Amino acid sequence: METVLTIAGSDSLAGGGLQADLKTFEELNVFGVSAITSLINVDPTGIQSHVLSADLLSEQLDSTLSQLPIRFAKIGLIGNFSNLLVIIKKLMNTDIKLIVDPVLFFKEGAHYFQKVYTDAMKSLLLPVAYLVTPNLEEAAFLSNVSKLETKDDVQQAAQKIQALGCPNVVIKCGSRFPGDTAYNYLLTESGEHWFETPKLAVTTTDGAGCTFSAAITALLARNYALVDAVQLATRFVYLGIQAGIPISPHLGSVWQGAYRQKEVHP
Ligand SMILES: Nc1ncnc2c1ncn2[C@@H]1O[C@H](COP(=O)(O)OP(=O)(O)O)[C@@H](O)[C@H]1O
Ligand SMILES: Cc1ncc(COP(=O)(O)O)c(N)n1
Repeated sequence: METVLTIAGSDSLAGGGLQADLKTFEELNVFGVSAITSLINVDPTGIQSHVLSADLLSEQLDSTLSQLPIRFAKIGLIGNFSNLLVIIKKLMNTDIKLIVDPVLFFKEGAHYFQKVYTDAMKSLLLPVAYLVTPNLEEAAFLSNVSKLETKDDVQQAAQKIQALGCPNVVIKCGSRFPGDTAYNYLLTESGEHWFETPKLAVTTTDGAGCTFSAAITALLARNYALVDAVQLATRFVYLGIQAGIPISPHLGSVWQGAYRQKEVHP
C-alpha cells in the first residue's frame, strides 16, 4: 500500500485539516501519515489559530520522510513564513510530488496571513509544486484577477497561476461561483478540463476543499492519471457534502465515508 503524507493544520471539528485528509486517505486505500503545522479552532465567533514552532514541524517531517517511502505529499494550512521555509527546505530536493491546497481564505471565518507568507507561497512553494488546488477566492488572490464570475475569468486565472511555476492547477469554483452548478476547472500543460456537479444547497462544506485535494493526492499515489483523479475526487467530495454532519445553522462538516457507502467498489 502507498504511504502519503499530509502537512496540515488540525481542525478540532474535524471537517477540514489533517483530520479530513487522513480520513480521505483511509477511504481511498492509501496509508496516511501527518506533520502538523498548527491547531485551528472554529467556533461561531470565527477561527482561532495556533501555529506550531518550526522545530516541531521539522522533527515531524524528519521522522516521516526518513522512515517511509513517500512519493506524494499534500500541503494544506502551513500558517507562517518560517514553517513554509521548513517545508521548502525539506521537500524541494526530493522526488516527492507536492499537491498544494493554499488555504488562504476559509469559508469558516476570516483569517489574516502576513504578506511575507503569501508572497513566499507564490514565489517559493508554487514553483516546486506538482498541483495547486485554490478555491475561488484563493485563485483570485494568486492570479491578481479581481473577479472570477465567468468561466473565462476562471480560465484566465488558472493560466496566471500556472505561470507562477506550477504545471497543474485546479480551481474549485464551489459555492462561491454564480449559478446552480459546482465547477472544478483543471489546467495542465497539455490541456484543460471542466468537471461539474449540481450545487448542493447545504452548509456541510467545512472540509470540502481539503477533502477534494486529499482525494486527488490519494488517487495520484495509486497511479490514477491526473484527469481521472480529479474526476473521482469531484464525486467523492460531492457525496461527502451531501451526507455531511450539520453543526450549526451556518456550518457543518463533510463526511468522508459517504463514497464508501454509496458506491459499489470492485
Ligand atoms: N455547494 C456545493 N455543492 C456541490 N459541491 C460543492 C459545493 N461547495 C463545494 N463543493 C465541492 O467542494 C469542493 C471544494 O470547494 P470549496 O468549498 O469552494 O473549496 P474550499 O473548501 O477550499 O473553500 C469543490 O471542488 C466542489 O466540488
Ligand atoms: C486546519 C484546517 N485547514 C484548512 C481548513 C479549511 O478547510 P476547507 O477549505 O476544506 O473547508 C480547516 N477548516 N482547518
